[in-house]
Amino acid sequence: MIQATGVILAGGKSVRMGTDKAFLKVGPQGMLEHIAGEFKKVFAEVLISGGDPETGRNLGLRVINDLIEGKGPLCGVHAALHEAQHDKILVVACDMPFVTAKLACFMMRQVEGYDVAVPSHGIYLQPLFAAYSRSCLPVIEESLAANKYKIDGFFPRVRVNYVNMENYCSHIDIETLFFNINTPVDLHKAREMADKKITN
Ligand SMILES: Nc1nc2c(ncn2[C@@H]2O[C@H](COP(=O)(O)OP(=O)(O)OP(=O)(O)O)[C@@H](O)[C@H]2O)c(=O)[nH]1
Ligand SMILES: [Mg+2]
Repeated sequence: MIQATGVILAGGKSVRMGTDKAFLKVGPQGMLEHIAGEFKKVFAEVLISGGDPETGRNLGLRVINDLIEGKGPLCGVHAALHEAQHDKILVVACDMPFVTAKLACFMMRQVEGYDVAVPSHGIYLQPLFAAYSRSCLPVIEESLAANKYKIDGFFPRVRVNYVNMENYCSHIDIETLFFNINTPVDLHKAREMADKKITN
């Protein structure tokens, strides 16, 4: 077990999807349930940040509320850094159905000696599948106090390990690994990707 906290972000309004994304199925399980299962395998503690408290009860996980509500994922990270039993957390969005426990463990190793470890590939960063240390809290609080809610807005002010994923996996895998579902079209695409993965 990694002595760290896995945090599944499940707040927000799912406006683009029109229905709570956490419960949508890609494969046999709802996305939140699937990630919870992966994280329980490796993290000493798993929390759900935001969303329906009933969900957490059903999965046997604690649901924590945002301390600042309705302002997006950075507030989920903020609340999780407050509430986690451990100094380091791995944050994942509940709408990323293809992330794995193995990748989470890899990212936790990358945050040693840093405040943040974030996957990077090409021009992209994946701050919604990244490791954060409690040392980020004061800087995040300053951002929130200044009404700056962009998730990676505080990165220039802390020690960030930008982890080049092209060294870790192939280009195609990267696109699948970090695929996130925002719209009904994305959901359809993800289900096709999942079918392909099974038949491959
Ligand atoms: N704790 C917490 N999580 C959030 C919040 N807003 C979004 N999230 C989560 O952050 C992840 C990324 O969210 P998005 O896909 O950008 O947005 P969303 O709010 O779910 O959907 P839209 O309303 O369509 O933008 C998802 O796992 C959401 O559940 C928030 O205010 N608090
Ligand atoms: Mg999203």
